[in-house]
Amino acid sequence: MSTTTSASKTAPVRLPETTNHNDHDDHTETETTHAHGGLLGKHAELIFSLLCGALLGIGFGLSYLELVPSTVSLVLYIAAYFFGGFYTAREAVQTIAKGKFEIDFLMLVAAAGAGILGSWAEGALLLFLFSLGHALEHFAMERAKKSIAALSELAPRTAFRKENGSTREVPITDLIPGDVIVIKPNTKISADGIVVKGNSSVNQAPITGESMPVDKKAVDDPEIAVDKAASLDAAYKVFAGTINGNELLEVKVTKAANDSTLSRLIKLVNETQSQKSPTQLFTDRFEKYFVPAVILIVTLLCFAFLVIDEPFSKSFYRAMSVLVAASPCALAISTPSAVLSGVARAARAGVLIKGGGPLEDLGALEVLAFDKTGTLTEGRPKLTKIIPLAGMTENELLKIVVAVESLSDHPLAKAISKGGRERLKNESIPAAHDMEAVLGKGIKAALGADDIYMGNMALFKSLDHAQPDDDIAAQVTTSEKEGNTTMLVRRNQEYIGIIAVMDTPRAEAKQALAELKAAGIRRMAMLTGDNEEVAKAVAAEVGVTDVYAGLLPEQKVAVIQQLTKDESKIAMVGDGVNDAPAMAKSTVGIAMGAAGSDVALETADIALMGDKLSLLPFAIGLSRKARKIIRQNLVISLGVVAILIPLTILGIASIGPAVIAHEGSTLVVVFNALRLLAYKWGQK
Ligand SMILES: Nc1ncnc2c1ncn2[C@@H]1O[C@H](COP(=O)(O)OP(=O)(O)OP(=O)(O)O)[C@@H](O)[C@H]1O
Ligand SMILES: [Zn+2]
Repeated sequence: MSTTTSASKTAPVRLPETTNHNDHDDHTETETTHAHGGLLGKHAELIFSLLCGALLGIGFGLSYLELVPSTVSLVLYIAAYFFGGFYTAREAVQTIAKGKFEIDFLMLVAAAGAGILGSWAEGALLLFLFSLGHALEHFAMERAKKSIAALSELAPRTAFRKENGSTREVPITDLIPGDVIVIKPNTKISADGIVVKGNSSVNQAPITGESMPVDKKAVDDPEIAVDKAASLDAAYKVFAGTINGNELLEVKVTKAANDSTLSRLIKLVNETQSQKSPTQLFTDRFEKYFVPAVILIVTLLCFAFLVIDEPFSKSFYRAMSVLVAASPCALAISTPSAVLSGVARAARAGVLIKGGGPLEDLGALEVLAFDKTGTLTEGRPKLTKIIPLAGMTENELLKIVVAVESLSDHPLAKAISKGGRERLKNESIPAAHDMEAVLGKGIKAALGADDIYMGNMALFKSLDHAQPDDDIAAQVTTSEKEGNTTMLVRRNQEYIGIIAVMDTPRAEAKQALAELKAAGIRRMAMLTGDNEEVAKAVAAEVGVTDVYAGLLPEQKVAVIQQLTKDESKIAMVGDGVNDAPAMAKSTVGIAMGAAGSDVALETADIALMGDKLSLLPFAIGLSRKARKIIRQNLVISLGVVAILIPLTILGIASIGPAVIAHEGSTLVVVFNALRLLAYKWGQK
């Protein structure tokens, strides 16, 4: 059906149920479609509500001035009922189908009751106020959702694929890893991939929040295998949804459309909306007891005319007023609206928060733990020392080292083999094999008939024979004191060299940690597998308070458990590669999610997409603001209910004021939550 298709392109619009229509109600069906997606667009709900108000006003005016017979007013009121009750009835049908009775249903009962008792004008007023409140509420929530939905509109729908020398436009869903696509200047990139031709600067803001364009260049070998992407430098990779600069690029697709970083991001953000925060769990539990209690009271009040001297209609009205007053609508929406706005605001800055849980927790904690390599430091260490021993030459040593480290994906290994190759120029490097990583200690491999070991002192202490002599140990200690991550190389039983590398702290680390301290973060711990001397040097430079060095991955987990016990809530910030277990054990796991790092996106509760530590103070500030708004919302929604219930029971407030207070508090709560969308770092 064409109207439905056109509606589905404007994503945020709620579509009518098209699955269960029968032939005989074709008329209503067309009408629904028009009302929502077609003629009146997404404002249909508001327009219907205003129509209801207008009809009610005219009807009331005419009958008040006694200009027309009362049947005319009656017809106008009934029409007002239709427009005011249309969406309420539809929502009531949907919730009842799910086995739940909500306020929509109660409103209809009240309005129907009013009609039966002949108070049409009052019933129409009820429906008008109720539908107006809800239309505004939906409108406000839509604004928050739109910030998120905008993400999914980032990806282009087609791509220009190279096929036997020419290019053809294909839907992105047809792309498979290995395809080469052409990205025209100043257009959106349609898939995750490796640049194989051209260089350009790319605006990655849609994914990372970083507005400065990033330079991208082609890899040396255009035949590069797709699965090499994970180990490539970011300068060679592009992401779906980012925007190409002024040059033409050719990109080898590495991920299918529904698997791209962008689409996973969208999936995660959408999941967010179904994950409940601690406050939400509390309000849910509260409602579980509150709603049945209200129903009981209301039923009793319906029969109040039996006890006190009043007509049934009065008792019934009083009961309906209590129903409206006691419906916890504002309470139900108070937290979800804040979570939605907070998550949307964060996403726009390049911080992915997976749900209300982490959003609320982050603002409550005063202790942060950081991984060192790749989090506080660049994670791209440079070769600083090559000390051959046992009569080796520097080149002989380097060849062995590069041969062995080429087999490993560890950031240290990559740095060493890169630096080594640069020094060796074009000399050929032998092939090592049978590599074994010794977690947190080093690496072992075979080269020809020799066994090569490379790693820290702990590695060699764990081997029971041929410990390094005092002279070698002293050289290692000196190098470490200078801040070098230092490794020994052993061939069979003989120590043949010392290799050292140094990593530089991230440029923004010092500033970010200072801001965190100013924001009241008491303890900042550094957890690292590196040796203590190096750890202390980095800690002093960036402003970390507690240093835990020489840790194996499982010891990192133990430290986190200890800190969690001492502090009750703690966040662990890591690069998501080998810190995943520690991140999982902390209250909030935060990943430096260099766009595209799978582990970061999936294991962490929060990912800093731009890889920027400077987003951390922002995220904490936003989270605190969200907590504050949630608290305010709870007070407003519970407060209004608490005041209104006695007033309606005693008959002081009738149904009109009850509806106004009810809908008013719901709107106040939602608009209060929307303030989060405009949050700026530094705001209280
Ligand atoms: N491939 C390797 N080659 C040589 N030494 C290694 C290798 N892998 C690990 N090591 C040694 O083990 C130590 C600990 O490694 P681990 O991976 O646990 O932590 P890291 O990457 O140095 O630091 P962080 O824990 O901060 O991420 C390293 O500092 C290094 O001395
Ligand atoms: Zn409501």
